[in-house]
Amino acid sequence: MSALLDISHIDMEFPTPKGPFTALQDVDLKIEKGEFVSLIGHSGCGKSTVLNVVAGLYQATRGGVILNGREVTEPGPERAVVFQNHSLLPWLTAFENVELAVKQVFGKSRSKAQMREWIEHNLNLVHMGHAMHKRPGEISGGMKQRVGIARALSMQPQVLLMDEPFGALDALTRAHMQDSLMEIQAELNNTVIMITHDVDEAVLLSDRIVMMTNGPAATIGEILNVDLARPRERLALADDPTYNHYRSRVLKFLHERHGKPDVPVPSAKAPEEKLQNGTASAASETNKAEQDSVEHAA
Ligand SMILES: Nc1ncnc2c1ncn2[C@@H]1O[C@H](COP(=O)(O)OP(=O)(O)OP(=O)(O)O)[C@@H](O)[C@H]1O
Repeated sequence: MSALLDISHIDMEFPTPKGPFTALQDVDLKIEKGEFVSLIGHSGCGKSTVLNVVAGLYQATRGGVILNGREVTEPGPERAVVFQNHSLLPWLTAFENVELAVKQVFGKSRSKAQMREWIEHNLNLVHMGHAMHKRPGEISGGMKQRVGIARALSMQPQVLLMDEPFGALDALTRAHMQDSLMEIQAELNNTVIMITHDVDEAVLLSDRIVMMTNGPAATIGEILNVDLARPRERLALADDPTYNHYRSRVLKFLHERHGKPDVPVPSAKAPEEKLQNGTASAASETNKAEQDSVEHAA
């Protein structure tokens, strides 16, 4: 069976005043329907570039992206994007922001009443039913991000693309959002690619973690299969050796194999503390990690 999404040997070169800059080289990744895949790597390595190529915002210099047997050449509603800074229209209510997307996708096939019901359903899914008639200026950052996710989900995309969706949120809100996303994922079985800098977030949410090497000419260094049963519960996982093995693998990759020497290394905290905060990014921890669940990129 062929993968739902085939990111096939993509190179990305940007023209710059000093000549072409090779951001990506031979990024090759197949994603199955219903998979949750995280992209992690140092700042500037090319994660957003990969996502933008899949979104159809950039055209790869070499290679290409096939979704459900069709080549991606431009943006489309079957690939909904959620950005770090919620991109809601400030003069529209939460309901109206979602309505825009719903009309774009279902305007011709569903009645007004069906669309209203669908918009409400998606806002309820992200626990925003109570504030659906508020404008972005009247709700918190976390609530705005929920509306952005509701808008993306309401398009019933084949792939949900998330570029650090929780990066701008405080630790507690971020943890709530991660839990909500896992609940939604359990219900809808979306195919998701999420960029994150947060190692705990990656392990908690993902089926696979794609670790990218530093640029220029960044590529996939390793892919970690996260074989933890779902539903996943953050506090229980804090003491789970398998969970800690996975997070050590990612930290090891970021710090030992592909870390930039000038990246400051945060002090190590206890895993539970990081989990409760929902915010452990690359820390200085290393561990005796086995190789079994790691695929090395060819
Ligand atoms: N339009 C562009 N023109 C020239 N260079 C670009 C362009 N877009 C990205 N780049 C370069 O490509 C590299 C990868 O950028 P990208 O934004 O994909 O990295 P990232 O891993 O998402 O970074 P971060 O984690 O900081 O968001 C960087 O060196 C960046 O400067």
